[in-house]
Amino acid sequence: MALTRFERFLGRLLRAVVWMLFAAFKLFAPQQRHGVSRLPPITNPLLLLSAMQLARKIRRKEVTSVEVVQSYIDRIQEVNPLINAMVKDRFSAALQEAAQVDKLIEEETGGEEVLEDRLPLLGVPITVKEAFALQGMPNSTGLLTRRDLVSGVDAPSVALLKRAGAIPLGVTNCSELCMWLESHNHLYGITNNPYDFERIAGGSSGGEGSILGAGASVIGVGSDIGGSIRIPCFFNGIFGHKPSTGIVSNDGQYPPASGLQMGFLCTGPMCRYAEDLIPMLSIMGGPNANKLCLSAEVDLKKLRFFSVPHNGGSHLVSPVDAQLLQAQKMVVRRLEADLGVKVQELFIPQLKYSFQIWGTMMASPGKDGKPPTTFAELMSEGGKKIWPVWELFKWLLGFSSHTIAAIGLALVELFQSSHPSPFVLQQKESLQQELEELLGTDGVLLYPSHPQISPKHHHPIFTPFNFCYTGIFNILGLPVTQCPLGLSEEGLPLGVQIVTGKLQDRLSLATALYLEKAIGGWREPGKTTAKP
Ligand SMILES: CCCCCCCC/C=C\CCCCCCCC(N)=O
Repeated sequence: MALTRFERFLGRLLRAVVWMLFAAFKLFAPQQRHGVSRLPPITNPLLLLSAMQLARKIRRKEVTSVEVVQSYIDRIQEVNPLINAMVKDRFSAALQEAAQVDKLIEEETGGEEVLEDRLPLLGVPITVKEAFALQGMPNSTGLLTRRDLVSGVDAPSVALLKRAGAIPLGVTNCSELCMWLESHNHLYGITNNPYDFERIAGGSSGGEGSILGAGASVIGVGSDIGGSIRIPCFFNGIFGHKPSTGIVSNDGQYPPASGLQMGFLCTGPMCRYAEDLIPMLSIMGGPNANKLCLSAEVDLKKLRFFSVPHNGGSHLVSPVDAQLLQAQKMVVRRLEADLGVKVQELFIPQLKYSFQIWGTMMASPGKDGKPPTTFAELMSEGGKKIWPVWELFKWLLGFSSHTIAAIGLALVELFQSSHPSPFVLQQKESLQQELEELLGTDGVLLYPSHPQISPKHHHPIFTPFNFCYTGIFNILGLPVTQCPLGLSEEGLPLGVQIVTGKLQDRLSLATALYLEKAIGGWREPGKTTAKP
């Protein structure tokens, strides 16, 4: 759909203003100094195996769990001072648990199959977003007033992974209250992108994205109500999956969703190797995972593929980067050449209203008529009630314990109408219907993960609506796999979202597995700057 002259003018004007504001902001923002500009290379081959490969080697006694856990601890100690991704570790407990695993394997008489069936992740290290309860670890979600809170139990998704034999190494940073696309808060500081420390790791599960991208973790747990799994996976060049709504329990994470938001929040896996996605999802989903028929074979040649290159040009959102458009086209060419399928390019006009749809639905009351908890209420938890305008004043003077993003969100909320616009609701309904009909049970849609490649630190403050490329699929409840597509000219990760119909997660997961083989998947930071 072509833009009007006025919309094009407005878009250009907005971009010029954003550029000037960002330049002014950078003058005053504190600079980080590391002395080193890239991550040390990975020299330990154990760090280059998938979780499934590691589990197999541990079961077969080709390597001990202690060796694997120690290898990851060494890598975390080497890279974390540069990326600030892990905010609290449990290394000595993890090593003790690994030693118990090795003992159990020594004593097991039932054979490898018994272990594989009962404990598919036995002895494999894992990392967890700090917003999830992990016994003995903090669960502040970046809120200073929650700094002393220590989890007594595990969140159900974490408990299922532990029950499958995974060994948590620690918890990772996130944005304040999990509601921003940069992982920054006043408790733990800011997380860096492992491909370029001056850039963001994404959010809200940015600590997970960064530690995985840096090769310092192999599998992790994230959550996503607007892109918080997919955005950090994209910026850090790894895989992630936002499952169909209602498959993985969201319990045990802070903040809990309320109102309609409960249906938009999804917990899911983040990982470096595509082959780990399905096993992780089957474990995290518990009995619900059966609804996804994840073990059914997928014949990619029989699927219908669609490619939507952009959201139709909303002036609130940046235009899609030319390198991302190219990468998506390259996927189309590979699918057509390798599988003999025809990928249909589409423009879906309702996508232009993605932000308005996300904002309206997020603010809507639940089925019980109760409005969702406000962001300002969440910010006030455990402390004094906060007043957004007063908090902004304090922030300007350097006295606020909240980030400007959180204060900005609380301010925006003040102006939010409690009466949803009928036009926006109608766009949402028609988009939902159109996509459900289009995708059915055999459709796969390619869509940019974000209009920009990982931006510089703090830049999202000036482009806050760009997350709507991911957020729209939370509202629609569709499963999405985030898939890396090599590196840009600047050596930064490229990627794409793979979207399917409800409960058809196995189709996007199978497509990601194929694209990993075809394009190469995760690339070690600092090693190559090759284009896809
Ligand atoms: C200081 C600037 C603040 C301006 C706020 C403008 C409003 C933008 C609205 C929402 C941004 C939410 C970003 C959500 C990112 C992902 C969240 C998630 N947990 O999945």
